[in-house]
Amino acid sequence: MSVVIGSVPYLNEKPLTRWFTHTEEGRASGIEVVYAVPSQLAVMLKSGEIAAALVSSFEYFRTPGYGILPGVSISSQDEILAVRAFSRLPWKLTTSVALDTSSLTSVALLKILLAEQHHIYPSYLHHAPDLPAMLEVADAALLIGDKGMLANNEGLFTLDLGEAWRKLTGLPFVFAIWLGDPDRVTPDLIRALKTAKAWGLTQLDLIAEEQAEVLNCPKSLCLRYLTEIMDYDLGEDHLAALEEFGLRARRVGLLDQAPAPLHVLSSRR
Ligand SMILES: C=C(O[C@@H]1C=C(C(=O)O)C=C[C@H]1O)C(=O)O
Repeated sequence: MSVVIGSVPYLNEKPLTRWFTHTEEGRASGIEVVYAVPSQLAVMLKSGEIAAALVSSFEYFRTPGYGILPGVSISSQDEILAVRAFSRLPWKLTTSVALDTSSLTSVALLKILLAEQHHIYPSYLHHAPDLPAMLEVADAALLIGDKGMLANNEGLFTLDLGEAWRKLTGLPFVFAIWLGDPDRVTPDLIRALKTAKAWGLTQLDLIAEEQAEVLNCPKSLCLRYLTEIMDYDLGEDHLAALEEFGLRARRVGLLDQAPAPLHVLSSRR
């Protein structure tokens, strides 16, 4: 029987799941990947429709009981390029922000950054990711994924959330991790995801070429994003960053309880 897992429909995840469709071993793994925006993946994971998902890291703190699959993430060491907030006004004068309905993590991260770095508490509303439409109903807008990377920010004050987090904390930022019900995540699945990542990282040039065509953007931009911006690891500093994210989310009132300790699953069960 095949295992169904979910991932995001963005350029950044391509190196992590391409193995399942583009290699014989991957196709024979019995693992099928379905795609949905992060907020939708969180719903699918919670309902049990999928066994694991490469989903917003914030979901780990929001919904108790998940395990973190080791070794893989979507992170940045500094600038993230795709997760950006755009304001028509200087940040200190910004009073309303439209948030991309696809996102959970970056929504929380932006609220932390505006409170703790810019000391502003604007009103927030949720909106489909469409920059001009968002800026018609709010002073500022948050976008993630390919739309965030490709948005035209001419004349707008732009905040790169990865860069801002690095400035605030000195840490990398973990946007997405593989989460799953510990009872349904098998060592085989963990191993397959690590294999997929290792293989995917050998395909970056090809992925950049293909996706530049799909996204109608320069290949050099896709390649820079995949090779210089994206950090796919989940090491000690990433886990420390996740803990810090949970603590700050709690501090600014985004969590009802203290963040759960990180439960990283082992591939050796
Ligand atoms: C860096 C990114 O990470 C994403 C951001 C997420 C979020 O904000 O909830 C979730 C998954 C990742 O795809 C991005 O897609 O731009």
